[in-house]
Amino acid sequence: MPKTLEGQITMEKTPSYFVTREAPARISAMSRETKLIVVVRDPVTRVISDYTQTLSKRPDIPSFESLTFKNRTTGLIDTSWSAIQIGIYAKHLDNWLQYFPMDQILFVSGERLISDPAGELGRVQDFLGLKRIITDKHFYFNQTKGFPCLKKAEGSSKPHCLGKTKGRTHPNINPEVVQRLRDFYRPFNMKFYQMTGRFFGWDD
Ligand SMILES: Nc1ncnc2c1ncn2[C@@H]1O[C@H](COP(=O)(O)OS(=O)(=O)O)[C@@H](OP(=O)(O)O)[C@H]1O
Repeated sequence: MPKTLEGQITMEKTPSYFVTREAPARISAMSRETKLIVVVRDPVTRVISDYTQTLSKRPDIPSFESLTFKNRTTGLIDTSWSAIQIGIYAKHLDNWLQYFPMDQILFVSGERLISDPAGELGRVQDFLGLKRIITDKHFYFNQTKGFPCLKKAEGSSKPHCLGKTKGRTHPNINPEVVQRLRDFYRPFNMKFYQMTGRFFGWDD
């Protein structure tokens, strides 16, 4: 971790921490005051996004369907596939709650981060005890990218969108497979809404 001066906050981003069993104990041993921020999105879209990313690196991987099911006929989901595991947010959160109180953890909605980036970042700034410096006027919607982008990148006067690896087109997945995944995740999502006190709206 880099040294932090008075008035500065050190931030570190590692997506895999949230799903790593040993991470809460290790972070808590370093500092029990650490604030934790996790961006979560609909676990069904997440697993498709995860697959899309792997496919872009290794085009020869098996089909989405064959990775999803342990048994296609019975519809049994292969929970040993890490892409499926990661979306069981309630289970991972349980592990963090052994070491950190809920008020030290902020869950950011991945969907709202796209539809209302300033609103979601407002919550982040409040959580970190910062003045709301980042507001609506920092963003514009880029039609070509299909996502919000920054009007000015830090230290530059030019607009800035996230790179090509963020916001890839997902492959079409058989709607029956999507439905089966929805059914699989629903109870875990309900538990997660209850635990966080926030309704993320993934099960409409
Ligand atoms: N503003 C903006 N621009 C582009 N993309 C955006 C934005 N906000 C959120 N997203 C979503 O971020 C998803 C990629 O982030 P990841 O969590 O996969 O990143 S990381 O690789 O784990 O760091 C990426 O997922 P995919 O759409 O599946 O590529 C985006 O949907």
